[in-house]
Amino acid sequence: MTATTKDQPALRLAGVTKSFGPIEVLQGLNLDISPGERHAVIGPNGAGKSTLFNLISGMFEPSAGDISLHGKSIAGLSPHRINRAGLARSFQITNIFHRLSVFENLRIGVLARHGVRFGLFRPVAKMRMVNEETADVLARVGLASRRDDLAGDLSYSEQRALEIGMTLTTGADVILLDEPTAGMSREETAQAVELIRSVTEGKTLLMVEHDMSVVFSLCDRVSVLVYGNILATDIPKRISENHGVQEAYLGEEAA
Ligand SMILES: Nc1ncnc2c1ncn2[C@@H]1O[C@H](COP(=O)(O)OP(=O)(O)OP(=O)(O)O)[C@@H](O)[C@H]1O
Repeated sequence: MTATTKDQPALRLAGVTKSFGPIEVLQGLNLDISPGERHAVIGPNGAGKSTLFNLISGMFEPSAGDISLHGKSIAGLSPHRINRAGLARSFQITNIFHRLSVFENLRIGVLARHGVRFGLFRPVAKMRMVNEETADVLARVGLASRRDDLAGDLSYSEQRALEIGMTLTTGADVILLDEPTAGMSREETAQAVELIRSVTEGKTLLMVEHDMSVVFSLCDRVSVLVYGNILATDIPKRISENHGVQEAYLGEEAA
């Protein structure tokens, strides 16, 4: 008998390899992330973090190995199908519609989730539900007071909050965040950490994050990616004490 999806890791990498021509950028990664876990991937520039996120979210296809979501293979599926399967990714590069309002940006995701087309006539009851769900996400990411402002007029950290909100509108339970606090002040970072903690409650989070204080305060476990290999996976405290990691990465960061 096969195990039920509840017993499966939320996300599993099994021998995931990616080559660009002769260069093997990811070299057979194995990693299980449990449902509800918050997991960080850290590593020096060029280690393969973006490539890994591109594989998981369907932008690239693995050269070998498998990626599964709740026990079902998603390797090689389109980003859209992976999203429908329950995984959403927020990008390092801002991915919002600057000339739409904050509310409209969020509503696009909710509409897409419910399969409502952008036609002239929409069922009233369905639109009410869409608007209520949108308002819920708006409040959860702390942007209720900015509801009708253009997304392009938001501050940088508010735009990042909006992007996180857009991942929530899809209803995904596995969220990928790419450097969510990059470019933020210390105060903005602290707010972003609290926001991420609250909106990912009960969900599975995989994030690329360079700021170790963010990793320490938010993540259950950390994987260190160096030259396309996972050097170590452990709780943040043990990662920071790991001599191999310090030499390969943390030492370099501190230098
Ligand atoms: N489309 C591509 N074609 C060829 N090589 C690529 C491609 N994408 C990435 N690479 C190479 O793969 C390696 C890993 O790159 P990747 O961007 O995944 O690293 P990273 O850990 O995200 O780095 P950074 O922190 O600088 O964003 C690099 O050597 C990069 O040059």
